[in-house]
Order: sequence, then C-alpha cells, then structure tokens
Amino acid sequence: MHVRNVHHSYGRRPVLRGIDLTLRPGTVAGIVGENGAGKTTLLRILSGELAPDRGTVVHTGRLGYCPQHVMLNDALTVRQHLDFFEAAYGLGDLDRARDIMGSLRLTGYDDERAGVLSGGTRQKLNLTLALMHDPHVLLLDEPYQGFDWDTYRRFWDLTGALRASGRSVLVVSHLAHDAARLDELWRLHDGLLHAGTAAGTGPGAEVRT
Ligand SMILES: Nc1ncnc2c1ncn2[C@@H]1O[C@H](COP(=O)(O)OP(=O)(O)OP(=O)(O)O)[C@@H](O)[C@H]1O
Repeated sequence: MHVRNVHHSYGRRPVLRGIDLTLRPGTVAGIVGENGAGKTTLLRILSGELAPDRGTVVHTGRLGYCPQHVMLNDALTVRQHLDFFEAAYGLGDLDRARDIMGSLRLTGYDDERAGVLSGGTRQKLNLTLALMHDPHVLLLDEPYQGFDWDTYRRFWDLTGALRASGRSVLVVSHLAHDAARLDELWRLHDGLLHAGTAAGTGPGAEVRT
C-alpha cells in the first residue's frame, strides 16, 4: 500500500496534514498517537471508507479492515455472521475462518447471539471477520482492546503468521506494547507521521506518545 500526501480536515480543523506511508509485503507496522491525533481518520481513509481532501492511497490485492468499534449485529449469531461474510467475500467455505477462530480460542459460540458475547469475545469475532478472506493488506484499529493476556499473545502469533506469509499489517493504537514485534513504528502527531522511538528494547518494550 502506498499513501502519498494525504490531507483531511473536519470543517476548518485539519487532522491530517500530509501523510506519506508505504506498507511493504511481509511487514507489521504500528502507528501510535494520542487520543484525537487522527489515527481512526487515517485508517478510515486507508480503508476507502472516507475520502481524503487531498492525496492518494493505492493498494493491490484484498483489503481487510477491523474498525475500532465492533461492527456486529447483536441479533445475529456467530454462525450467521460467518455465513453473511462468507457470502459477501465470495468464499467457498469457512476453513480459514475456523482456523483463525481456533487460534483465537473462539470456539463453541456458533449459536450465541453477538449481543450476549463479552467484549473480548466480540472483538475476536470482529477480527475473524476482517481476516477470513485472507487479505493482503490488513488495517487494525485498536485490535486488542478487551483481550486478556493469553488472547493478546495469540493475536501477535497470528500477526506473525501473516507477516511470514507476505501480508502487510498496520496496527493502530494509543500504546504500542511489545514494540519489538513491529517492523516499523510511527507516531501520529500534529497531523504528520514521525518515526517512533521505543522506550526500552526487547519484548515488552512500550512506546508512549
Ligand atoms: N466525523 C467527524 N466530524 C468531526 N470531527 C471529527 C469526526 N471524526 C473525528 N473527528 C475529530 O477529528 C480528530 C481526530 O479523531 P480520530 O478519531 O481520527 O482520532 P484518534 O487518534 O483515532 O483518537 P482515539 O485515540 O481517541 O480513538 C478528533 O479531534 C475528533 O474529534
């Protein structure tokens, strides 16, 4: 994915003032930024949900987008969500979805309505729906919100497998825990991306904005 000179304002307030970013195959990149820095705005533009005022976003292959707010229909069961997205993506089976659900330990919930699932379980389903068509570029907005520690680690295992299979993953968060797991780190501040710096090294290093 190639992002060039992306600008966006809400009314007269500029939020993005010239974003340049390249996501290469086989990389996991992170963007951190304070509340209101414009992270979600940027991801909405990268996903095509929002048009930039200026600039270009070009990508090849399938795109996956896991938005910050879980996009589930509370009245539908887990299985109905899977069926719906299988049809929407034009998949022939749910094999990959089942693999992802196994990795995230999202099993045994098929007949549960989304409305009764816990926050972390809803997020697991949200992530599965964004990943089940094997996207080449995956955009994740605060993907591990609500995850317990074990699930958080499984999430990073999954991300590592995507990197190994040549996919590009962009993770957006307030904090980049485990900055060592990222190939690239950016800080969104004042409408621009800056090279991020890790406060510490090795597993567990944390980047604050
Ligand atoms: N639809 C909108 N209309 C007007 N202003 C908006 C809209 N969406 C976001 N904003 C404003 O744009 C700025 C950036 O918001 P955005 O949600 O992109 O930030 P963020 O970095 O994702 O924040 P957070 O970490 O709190 O999720 C904020 O000041 C927000 O109030």
